[in-house]
Amino acid sequence: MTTSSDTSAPAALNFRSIDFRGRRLSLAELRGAVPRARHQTMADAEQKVQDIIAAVRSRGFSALAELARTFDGVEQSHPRVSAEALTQALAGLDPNVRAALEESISRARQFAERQRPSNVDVSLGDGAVVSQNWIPVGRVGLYVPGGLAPLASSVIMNVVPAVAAGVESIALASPPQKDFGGLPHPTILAAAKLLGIEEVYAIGGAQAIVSFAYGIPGSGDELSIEPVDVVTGPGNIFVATAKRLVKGVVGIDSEAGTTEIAILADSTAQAPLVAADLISQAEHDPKAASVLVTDSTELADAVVRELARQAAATKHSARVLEALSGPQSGVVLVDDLEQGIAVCNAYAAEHLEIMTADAPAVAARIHNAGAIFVGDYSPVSLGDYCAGSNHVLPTSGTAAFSSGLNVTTFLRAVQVINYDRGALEKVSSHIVSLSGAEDLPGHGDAVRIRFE
Ligand SMILES: NC(=O)c1ccc[n+]([C@@H]2O[C@H](COP(=O)([O-])OP(=O)(O)OC[C@H]3O[C@@H](n4cnc5c(N)ncnc54)[C@H](O)[C@@H]3O)[C@@H](O)[C@H]2O)c1
Ligand SMILES: N[C@H](CO)Cc1c[nH]c[nH+]1
Ligand SMILES: [Zn+2]
Repeated sequence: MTTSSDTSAPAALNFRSIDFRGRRLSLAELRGAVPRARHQTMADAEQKVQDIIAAVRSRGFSALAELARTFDGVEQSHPRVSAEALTQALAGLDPNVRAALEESISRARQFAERQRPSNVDVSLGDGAVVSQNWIPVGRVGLYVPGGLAPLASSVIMNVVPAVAAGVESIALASPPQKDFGGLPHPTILAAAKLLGIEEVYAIGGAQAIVSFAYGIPGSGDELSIEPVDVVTGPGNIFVATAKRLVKGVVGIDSEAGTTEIAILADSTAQAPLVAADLISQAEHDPKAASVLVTDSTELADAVVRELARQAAATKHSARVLEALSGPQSGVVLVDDLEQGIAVCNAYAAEHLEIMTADAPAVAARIHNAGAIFVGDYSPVSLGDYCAGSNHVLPTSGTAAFSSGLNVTTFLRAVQVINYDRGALEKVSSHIVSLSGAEDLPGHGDAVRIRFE
């Protein structure tokens, strides 16, 4: 884990420009406005993750120990974190960080508790009732990243909605840290303890997702890991790929992979704020995407100047410059806000900030984004920590069809059918007709027999 300033020499900023002005663009061209390395990089990661799945499924804890040695540089006998380690982590927590975690928890809880959908009972005639009941899954596995940075706030984002949904069994995993005796980062352990989570594992990356999805049998003194119903949480490309590969064995939230920010801004936006927000998310990962969409060349030029100035001075300068200079980042110049909105909807960013005149009106026209941040005083950093919203969000364009983590991620809608004799008799001839039309007469007979 990188905790001090990056030491490698920062590369020069190369924030490229994509000029869409004066062009009529197809949806495919709009979608490809900013290339995502999705297919190539995913294919590479997929092979590695397949190997990890095979190793963990066949050799269980011994494979986990090998992977911890290879990827995390730690020797591990068993990944379960003791109750004592959790208690000690909370006792040693900085009081300011504790106060911040508590504020974040309180806001996340208030929002999550209001998200639970209501059950419905509908009468479709005398004695004919159908209902839809929202029922929590039984057991979940939550992932908290800890490679480049220890994301203690992700403990909150995972745990709070799971608890609000009523999940009874919650397990959490985060990478073992060389500097902390092979345990997950102490702030992550403290956040887990603060939220009452007792089952915590020092497992990182794809192997954590696989351990939760399939479970790991224990033998002798070894504690087993029971399989879960749903795995959630953010992570790097290996975590996101593992979630995609185990989907179907378990439910997942979304492909909450490498961070992305897009900002739709016009000439009224303030370049220093735009640059700071682009850098705030570039800081997560050298592969993070930071994209500015604007109809103002003056703003674009000012933002590039600000990026160079701020990126050179920030702690993780090398990582930030690499992310800003990658093909996944840059400025898209558009004719007007109309085209800008089309680009943003096609791109479907994880985070989309709107910094325009009348930002709420522009935000109302966005239908593809993991989360939308409206105006100068709603930066992504607010949502990352303390807005009350969830920061575990879909990436790689998957925001077009999937949602950020929320209470319904942990619920299933179960429909209940309760008809009495008279109500069934009323529709029995229709059932018989439809079963005949489908050449499934046994279905009709199952109704007819009740009235013979
Ligand atoms: N979309 C979201 O909601 C969201 C939220 C927060 C963070 N993120 C993203 O989460 C990611 C966190 O990544 P991270 O790396 O810092 O931590 P991480 O915990 O996701 O990954 C660290 C683990 O990756 C594994 N790993 C590292 N190199 C590997 C290799 N070559 N092959 C196989 N496995 C390997 C190791 O097991 C290690 O423990 C960032 O990309 C960040 O942008 C996304
Ligand atoms: N921006 C991240 C979501 O992509 C969440 C996060 C956690 N800590 C800081 N930021
Ligand atoms: Zn962040």
